[in-house]
Formats: sequence, C-alpha cells, structure tokens
Amino acid sequence: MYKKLAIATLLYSADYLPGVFALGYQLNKLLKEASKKDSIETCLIVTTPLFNDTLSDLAKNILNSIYTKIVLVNPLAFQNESIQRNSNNLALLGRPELSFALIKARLWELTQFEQVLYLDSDTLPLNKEFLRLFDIMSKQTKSQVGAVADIGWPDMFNSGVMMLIPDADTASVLQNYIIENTSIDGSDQGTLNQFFNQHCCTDELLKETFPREWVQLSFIYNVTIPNLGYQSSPALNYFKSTIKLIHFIGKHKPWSLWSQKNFTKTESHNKWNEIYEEFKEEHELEDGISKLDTDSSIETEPVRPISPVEVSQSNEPAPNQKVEVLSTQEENMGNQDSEPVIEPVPLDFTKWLTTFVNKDYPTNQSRKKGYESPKENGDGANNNDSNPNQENPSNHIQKAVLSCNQVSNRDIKDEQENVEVTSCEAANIPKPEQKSSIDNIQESSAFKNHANAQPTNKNDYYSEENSNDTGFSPLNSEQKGPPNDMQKPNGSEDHLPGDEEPHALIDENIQYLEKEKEGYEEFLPDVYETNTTNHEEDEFFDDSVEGVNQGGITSSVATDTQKKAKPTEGQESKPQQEMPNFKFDWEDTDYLSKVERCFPDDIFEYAVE
Ligand SMILES: O=c1ccn([C@@H]2O[C@H](COP(=O)(O)OP(=O)(O)O[C@H]3O[C@H](CO)[C@@H](O)[C@H](O)[C@H]3O)[C@@H](O)[C@H]2O)c(=O)[nH]1
Ligand SMILES: [Mn+2]
Repeated sequence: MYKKLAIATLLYSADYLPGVFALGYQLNKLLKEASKKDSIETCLIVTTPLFNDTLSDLAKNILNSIYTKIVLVNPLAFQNESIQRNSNNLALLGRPELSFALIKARLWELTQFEQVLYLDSDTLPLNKEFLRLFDIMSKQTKSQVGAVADIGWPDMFNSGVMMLIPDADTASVLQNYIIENTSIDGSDQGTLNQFFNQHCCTDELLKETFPREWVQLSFIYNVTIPNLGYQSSPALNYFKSTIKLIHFIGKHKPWSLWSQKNFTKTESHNKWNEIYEEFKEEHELEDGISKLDTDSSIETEPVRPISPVEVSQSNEPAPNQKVEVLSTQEENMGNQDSEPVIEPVPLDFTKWLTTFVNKDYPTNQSRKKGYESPKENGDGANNNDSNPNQENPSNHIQKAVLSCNQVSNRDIKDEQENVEVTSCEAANIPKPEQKSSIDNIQESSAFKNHANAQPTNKNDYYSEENSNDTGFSPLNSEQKGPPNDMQKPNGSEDHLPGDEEPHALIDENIQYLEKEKEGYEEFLPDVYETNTTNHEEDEFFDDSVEGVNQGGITSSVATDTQKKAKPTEGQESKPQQEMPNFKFDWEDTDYLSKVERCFPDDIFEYAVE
C-alpha cells in the first residue's frame, strides 16, 4: 500500500510567481525522470484572494498545468494579533513580507496526504535525488519534522524545506501555539522551531519531555544561498556534486531585477534562469513576457501580454476542477519589479507580472501613488492611507510600505481586455495530460488545544548580525510589505478557526500590500521619483559615491555591492586586495580596521588583513 505523498509549495503574493513556476516546472521534470509522477502529487498552497481575484487566467492556467493540486488557504485565526506580536522580531530580519509566512502552519492541515515535502518557492531541486527525502523519512511520525540546519543558527532548522506529516491535532495545537507565542524571527521559521525543535527549549527540565522532534537532514537537501559561513567555499567545492537542492534565501530572489543584474554569472542563479527559460519555452511564453532587450524601449514600449484567451483556446478545459480552501480572509498583492534600467536584464518583471495579474483587480481599487520613506516615519505612524482598514500590524511594516499595485495598474490601465474570474472552477488547464485539482478544504474545527511544555521565547540571540547572515540583508535594500489583509480576525480569544465563517471574496475586504520604497524601487522603475527618494537610494545608483563610507547604512553596502562587486566567474582567483570591501553597519567599528569582507561571487568571504 503506497503512501499518499505530496510536494507542496506556498504562494501568498504574486511577486513569488516566478519561483512557483520554475519550481513547479522543475518538480514535474524530476518526478518524471524518477518515474514518480503518479505517486507524488505536486501541491500549490495559495491564498484565496490572490488566486481568485488577483491572478490572471493565464497565471492560473499555468499553475493548474504544473501543479496537480491547488489548495486555497485563508489566513490563520488571529493573524493580525500574531503579526503584531511578532513585528519586533521580524523587524530584526528586515523582511516585513514574511509576517504572513506563518500561514505555513496550514501545511499540517493537508491531511489528504500522509506525508508532505514542503519546499519554499525560492528553492530549486537540482536532481531527482532530492526525492530520497521520502526514503530517509519513511518512518517519520507526526510529532517530527525533518529539516536542515539553518546557517544563521544551526541549532535551528531552516523552514524552507521540511518533511512533515499532516495531522489535524498537530495543526490545531500549532495554530494555538502561534496565537499564544512570539516567534523567534517573527515568522514561521522561528515558530516552527519553537514548536518542533527540542533545541529551542531553553528550559532543561522541559527539554527532557519535549513533545516533538526536529530530525536533522543533511545540508545537501537545502543548500541555502548565499552562504556566509567560514567553511562555505571549500565545503561547496567538496560537496558540490552531492547537492540535491538549492534555496535562494534572503530578500533578493533569482527572478528579481537586482539578482538578475548582480548574480547573472553565478552558477546557482544561472541554473535557476535556465530552468525558468525551459519553463517559458514549454509554456510558449517566449514572446511578450520577460523578453527584454536593453534599450529605452524598456520603459516606453507598451506591454504586449499574452492574453489568457490565447492560452485557453489552445487547451482543453479542466475537467472536475475543484478548489480546496482552508479558511477566512487574506491578502493579495501584485507587485512588479524594475528600476531605472541601463543594463540588459533577462527578466522584465514588470511586464511579466502584469501579464499574470488579473487586469480587473487593481483597477477597482483606490491606491496610493507615492510611498513613504521608512525613515520619515520613525514613530511608526500609519501613513498607509490605501489601507484604511488595516489594523496597524506593526510600525515597522506600516512605515515601510507602498501600494504595490501601482505599476500593474499603470501598465495595464489602457488594456481593454478584462479577465473576469468569478470562480476557480472556470480555470482551464493548458495541457490535457496535466490535470490539476483545486480543492476546498474545510478548516479543521478543533483548534482548542493549547501547546504544552513549550520553551519560553528567547529573542535576544537573533541579532541583526545573525539576521544579516541569514537573510542576506546587508546587501539588500529591498523591503517588501506584508500581505496586508491583516484585518482583525472575526472573533476574540475564544473564536477558533473552526468557527470562522467561510471566506467571502469581497473586493472591499482585500487590501493592498505595500512595499517599502527602498526595496520597491527594484520593482517600480517607472514610478521611481527622485525627489521622494531618500538619499541613500540615490547613492545606490550613483557612481560618485563609490568608496565613500556611508556611515554604516545598508545602502552603503548596497552601493559597494552594485558598483564593485559585479561578480564574475573568475573573480575568485583575484588577489585578495583587489576584492571589493563590504562594510556592514554593525561592522562600522574597530572591527572594520581588521576585517575585510569580500564578495567574490555570491558568497562572502572574510579576509583578515
Ligand atoms: O512575499 C512573499 C514572501 C514569501 N512567500 C512564500 O513564503 C516563502 C518563504 O519566504 P522566503 O522569501 O522564501 O523566505 P527566506 O528568504 O527563505 O527566509 C527564511 O525565513 C522565512 C521566515 O521565517 C522562512 O519562511 C523561510 O523558509 C526561511 O528560509 C517563499 O518561498 C514563498 O513561497 C510569498 O509567497 N510571498
Ligand atoms: Mn525561502
């Protein structure tokens, strides 16, 4: 009797679609190669409003064709409160968009599967060997999670690759745990570690009876990039041939313009681009999407999106499609990338994304045109007037955001074609042989148990330094706003997920993700206004500041990176003194006089002078 197995990934904002596409495409390829296509489902967990209201039919068709099951999920109960509670710790990561990643807790509700391999959408399995995880974890129990040590704090696991056993009780206890506890990192990784990982139990007595267990998997199943560790370069050489999966952690994903400009020569990013190109070819997306030449036409030429009609006409309608839904309400967003582009860029993400976002959606909403500089609002006042209903999830988030649909709205405002999506059932699948099932899962009702014997929260060791290492934040000026469906959940403490009313798809309830301007510029070249740009960002693109110590601000690092660290394949062989020197704000001390950071490729190295 075979187990019902699945590989699942997550999508709660449209800007991660490229990752979801490339991953889904690669999964299909490798499952086919391993002759496991019939025995392992590929499952996309996607937030309900994003799927129903934001994504275009084309995007849905493609998703349907590359994932066998699409599960619509709604926010966790008390999402808003959780985000609020976690905001301080999340601020240490500088990744406000991850406030919503706690929705990964819903993975344990996928009880139609006996075992699930969860993969972040920024992961890329390199070969079919990654499927060995199902063998390695064949005796897994529901109280265990299989995962790889996180490079930032190796006593914790990275939650981007996890083997898990879906289980209603575990899901219930976990969701209550989320309600009652603060996450170490403000997001899912902290909470999942606190919940499953015995090493996170700081009380020695409780540790002995810790009810759950992290089973540590080999790093080769989740090689996070960039890897800042001392041993990373030689180890990478040594273990290279054994690597099964790579994971692009941090703010800059391989499909982002920043990465496309800075990481084009690295092997891992080349690999991702290669898979993405194959994906495009298979789906005949070559024309009109993500084909960008270098000239000024970038900003002036109208987008020629591939119409959903073109796709659906050439494909069979999907038989027996159904949707799984897990609960209440949630966010969506569509964002775009780009910036004042002067170099060839493989992906024109703005054009690309507007093709995949429902044309109707942004035009129905009022949204803000400018952005607030995060530095101008140090008190955390809510300037987010495009989100009048938003319940001040965190000051950090509030001040760091910008209405994300501006560009898509702008780019598509003249388009006559409106894609009306009224139900998931209407979606077609492009390839008849690849049938996706979209199901509604009713949320399990018993969420009343409380987690016991949990460690107390220790937030102090997740310092900014650590977050830099883990999240690659020193080089990253991007800031993404969280999905902003952060309205107060219906109910009070005793309102449990099972009691929630079914999610209603009402436009007014859908708010817009906003993005901090600093990072958002990557996505929004044509709304980039220099007079509202903070000084640091000007410097980001300004050659004249090369070599100038910016006083330890993040953008100074980014400036150095942009101009000096154009990584090339042969860079490793250069003498150390020719390497670019990166200074992080936390290094702006005596330490800096002794230590030089180099950025030979996409990996940092230390060199003591
Ligand atoms: O705006 C977003 C952000 C995230 N995701 C999804 O959530 C996943 C996690 O976010 P990601 O950007 O991949 O996080 P990492 O940079 O990998 O950061 C680390 O920290 C996160 C927060 O704890 C964990 O979720 C990750 O697994 C862990 O690797 C993504 O892959 C996506 O599947 C979205 O759909 N939209
Ligand atoms: Mn990730």
